[in-house]
Amino acid sequence: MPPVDPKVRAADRANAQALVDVSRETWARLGQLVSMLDRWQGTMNLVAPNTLAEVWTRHVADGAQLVALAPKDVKVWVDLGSGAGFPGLVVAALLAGKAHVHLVESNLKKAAFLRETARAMGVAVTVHAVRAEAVVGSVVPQADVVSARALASLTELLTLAAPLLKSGAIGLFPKGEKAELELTQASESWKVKTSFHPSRTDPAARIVRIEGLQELRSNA
Ligand SMILES: C[S@@+](CC[C@H](N)C(=O)[O-])C[C@H]1O[C@@H](n2cnc3c(N)ncnc32)[C@H](O)[C@@H]1O
Repeated sequence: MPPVDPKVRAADRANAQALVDVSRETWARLGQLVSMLDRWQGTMNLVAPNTLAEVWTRHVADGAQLVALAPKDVKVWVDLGSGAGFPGLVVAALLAGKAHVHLVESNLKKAAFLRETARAMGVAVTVHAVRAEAVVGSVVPQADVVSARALASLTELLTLAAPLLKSGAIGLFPKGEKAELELTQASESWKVKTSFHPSRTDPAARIVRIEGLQELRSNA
């Protein structure tokens, strides 16, 4: 894959800057994330190669918009299936010094990328290189927010995140065009208070915000 045209990258960065209002220090941290991604993407398929030219809007700004939907006093944030750090590392950059972010990623190479990149960005995170099922509700017993992008259907996400959601965490799940359908399916098993928020980076996408999860029937 040839390197991204610097002009294309600069235009995309400017578009993201218009969407993400953060300090210069936070922007520099996000820049470290993009540099690391460029470096590691050569040897690992961290994000879909055709999204690399728009990494600032498709991945960085897309993750950053979640922070506005979180409680103001968020202290613990858990991101499931973090992949290359979206949205988890972006959130960690925006909330540095305010909240602790747990990144749960079962792929060991991606987990190594997350650790190295967090160090380069200067953000304190905990990377769990295991399946989410092994930490949610046990190693990480409580959280204020749980997020996951492109990990699973809403029904599966609610099941996975249930121990955290039932004890008061807010769920923030970026979803595509099928968000309503996924919610209808999830509502067969779960009673939830849900709100849909338009994505600022993709007109076809929505962020599903979940609170107050209750089980309707046995999900065992
Ligand atoms: C499609 S990628 C999405 C990555 C990232 N959230 C994003 O949107 O760019 C899904 C990621 O979840 C990880 N994964 C899949 N199942 C998992 C599980 N049960 N627990 C933790 N990570 C998981 C995969 O290794 C992969 O990196």
